[in-house]
Amino acid sequence: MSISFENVTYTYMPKTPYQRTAIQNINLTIQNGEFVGIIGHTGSGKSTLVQHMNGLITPTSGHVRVEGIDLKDKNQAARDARRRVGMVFQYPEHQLFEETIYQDIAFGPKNLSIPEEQIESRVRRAMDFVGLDFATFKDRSPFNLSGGQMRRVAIAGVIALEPAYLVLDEPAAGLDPRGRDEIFGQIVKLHQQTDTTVILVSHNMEDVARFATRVLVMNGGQITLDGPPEDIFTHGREELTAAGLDVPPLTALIDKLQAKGLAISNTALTAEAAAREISKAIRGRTHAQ
Ligand SMILES: Nc1ncnc2c1ncn2[C@@H]1O[C@H](COP(=O)(O)OP(=O)(O)OP(=O)(O)O)[C@@H](O)[C@H]1O
Repeated sequence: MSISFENVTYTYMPKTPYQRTAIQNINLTIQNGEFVGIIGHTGSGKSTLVQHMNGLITPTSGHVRVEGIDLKDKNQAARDARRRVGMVFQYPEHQLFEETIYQDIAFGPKNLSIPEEQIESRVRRAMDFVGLDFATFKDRSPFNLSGGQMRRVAIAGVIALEPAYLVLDEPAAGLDPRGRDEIFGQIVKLHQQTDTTVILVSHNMEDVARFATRVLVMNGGQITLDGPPEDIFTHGREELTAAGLDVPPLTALIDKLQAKGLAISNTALTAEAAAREISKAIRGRTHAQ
C-alpha cells in the first residue's frame, strides 16, 4: 500500500515561451503509515509534487500510482484511488462556502454519495478530531469563526472523507504559534490514532523536525535528500545549505554548544530531548572536573 512516483516530470505551459519544468525525474515511494515532511525553498517544486498525489495534475511524463493504480487512467479504479488521497491546500479556509459548519464538513461525503445516516457520524468524528464541539458549532456559520477555527473546519471537511493519505500544503501558514501547535497536534493525533499516512509540505524546519518520521528535501525540482529527520539535520548539512535551507533552531543551538566544547549529541529534535541532552552533557562535565 503506497503512493509511488516513477520517473515523473511536470512542465507548466509546455511548448510556449513560458514553459517551466517544475519537477524532474522524480522516483519516490511513500509507504502506508509514514509521516513525510517535504521541505524546500520557494519554487523548488513541493506543491507541484504533492498535487500529483490525488491526480489534480498529471505528469508530463512518468507515472503516479496509488496502491498500484495509475492515476492517469480514466476508469473507476483510478477515480477510487484518487479519492483515497485527501488534500488540504494553503489557506484552506478560502474554500469554505456553505451556510453552516455541519453542511460544509458534510459536503464532501455527500458528493461521494455516502449514505445519509453515515454522514452525521463522519461529521461528528471529524469535528471531534479537530477539537470543535459538535453541539456548539454544527449550526454556526463558518464565516464567524477565528482564522484558526476556520482552518479546523476546512481540515475537518477533508478528514470527513476518511482518506487513507492526507496531504497538507503549509497547513499552518499565517497562524500564530498557538494555532500552529493546535493544528499540528490534531494532525499527529490523526496519524497516530487512525494510521492515516501524512504528507506535510512546510517551510518551517522546526515543524518538520518535530513531527515527520521521514524528510524529503527539494531543490530545483528534484529530491536531493530523503531520510529520517535526525539523519537529515546531522549528516545532510551540505545538501541543506545547497538547497538554501537552515537547520532547525534547536540543531543550530546544539551546534553552538558543541563549538563551545560541550560534549553533546546533536540528534535532539524536540525541546524536551535537547534539554535532556544538555543536562546530561553538563552533568558529565561536572563529574569530569
Ligand atoms: N501554474 C503555474 N504556471 C506556471 N509555472 C508555475 C505554476 N505553478 C508553479 N509554477 C512554477 O513551477 C516551479 C515550482 O513551483 P511550486 O509551486 O511547485 O514550488 P513550491 O516549492 O511549492 O513553492 P512555494 O514554497 O512558493 O509554494 C516554480 O518555478 C513556479 O514558478
